[in-house]
Amino acid sequence: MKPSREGYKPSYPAFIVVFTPGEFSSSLKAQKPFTVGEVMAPLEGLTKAPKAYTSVQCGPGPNDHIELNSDLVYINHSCDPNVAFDLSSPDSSDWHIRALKPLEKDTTLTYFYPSTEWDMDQPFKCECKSTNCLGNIQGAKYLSKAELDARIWINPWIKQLVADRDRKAPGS
Ligand SMILES: C[S@@+](CC[C@H](N)C(=O)[O-])C[C@H]1O[C@@H](n2cnc3c(N)ncnc32)[C@H](O)[C@@H]1O
Repeated sequence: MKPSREGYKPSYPAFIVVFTPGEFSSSLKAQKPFTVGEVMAPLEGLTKAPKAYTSVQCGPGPNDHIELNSDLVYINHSCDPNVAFDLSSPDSSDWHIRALKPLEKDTTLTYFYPSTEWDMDQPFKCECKSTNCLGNIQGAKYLSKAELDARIWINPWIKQLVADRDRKAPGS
């Protein structure tokens, strides 16, 4: 579920949704600056949910998906992201988003979807326009270890799933 434009009330004072015509064209902007490594927001109000284009994977299993139930669902993917979704702690109250770069006010927030997602419900042709854009984004399952290692932050279950895949089918 996504917060809608009608009666919109920001979930976090530090962020604002930019509603844009088109089903998947909206985005989330910072309302204040952040420093590198700063925790920008805790992930609160999460619910377990089936995999969907709005869900975030939180572990290696088929049922390890949560809905954010907040404006954070509007953070788009970039192959050169400025935000990390860190769900690495065994204690879910420590899960958070963190700045990967210095962020000015009004910066559009992005994260690298394969840093959480193994095999995505809704693949798409990436429009991030970064120099290291990977093209089709379908999840980490479809990327090489080198492509994942080139990113600043990847959650531990994705690293483990890649290691398991490459051990079973070396060189493929
Ligand atoms: C959770 S939504 C993110 C918010 C979305 N932009 C919206 O307005 O609902 C994920 C979807 O946004 C779109 N999206 C996110 N990042 C994108 C990107 N870099 N290039 C193209 N589409 C993107 C895709 O349709 C994707 O399935």
